[in-house]
Amino acid sequence: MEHALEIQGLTKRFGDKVAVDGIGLAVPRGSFYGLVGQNGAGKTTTLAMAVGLLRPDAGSARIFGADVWAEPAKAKALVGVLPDGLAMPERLTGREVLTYLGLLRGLPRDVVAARAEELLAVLELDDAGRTLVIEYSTGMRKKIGLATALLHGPRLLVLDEPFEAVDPVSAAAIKTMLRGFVAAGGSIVLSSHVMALVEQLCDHVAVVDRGKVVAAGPLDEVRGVRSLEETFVGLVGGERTNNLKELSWLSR
Ligand SMILES: Nc1ncnc2c1ncn2[C@@H]1O[C@H](COP(=O)(O)OP(=O)(O)OP(=O)(O)O)[C@@H](O)[C@H]1O
Repeated sequence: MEHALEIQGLTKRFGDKVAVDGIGLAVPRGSFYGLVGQNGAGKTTTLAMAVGLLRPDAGSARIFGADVWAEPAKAKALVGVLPDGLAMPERLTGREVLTYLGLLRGLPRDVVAARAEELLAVLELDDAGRTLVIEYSTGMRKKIGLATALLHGPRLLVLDEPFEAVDPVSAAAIKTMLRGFVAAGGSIVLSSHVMALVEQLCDHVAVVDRGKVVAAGPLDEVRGVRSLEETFVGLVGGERTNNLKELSWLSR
């Protein structure tokens, strides 16, 4: 049976810098998959290549068997994406953004209107539906981005740092929604720096370090008897933990 997302040998260089170095991942259908790694490890670049937003130097990505580069229309119909630094039409309201993108996706106008209403309510963006995106806070931008990812009813969600800058009440609503999505048969890949969040939500995890996957699989197998945070620090190195000594001028 094909995977929700399968990537093989993905590689990306920026000048001399190898940002992603032959990453492979297999995301089982129905799984909630967490991608963790330090700043600059290559998570955003990997996810952008996996969904067809950034062309890899080498490697391939398939969404439910559809090659992201050879069959983009087929692959992209199956996936909802919350990219890093999503560019939005700033002079539209939240509801107008959803309407515009829903119609671009080919959804009937009444379906778009009904779904937009539901998404704005679930994400507690009711007022924001009438507010221009340019006036949104960072967290509100994340939430409207999530709504655009969900609008066409994808089978796979790929979310880059979906909880960054989101308040705890909204985060709880989003978690419930994402859990419901997986319970209903959907698959999710998300990246995060927050180990506790990944442990709470995900059943699979991959640890990325310097452009490579250093551990991947079911959460319980990757972390063993330790917490994910301990496992993570053990895998990617935590040697500079006592650097206050180096910043002696900060001592009182
Ligand atoms: N457009 C770009 N041009 C040059 N270098 C880039 C570009 N995008 C990413 N990089 C570099 O590639 C590496 C991986 O970056 P990436 O954003 O994928 O990491 P990340 O794991 O998502 O980091 P973070 O957790 O901080 O978001 C970094 O060294 C980054 O500086």
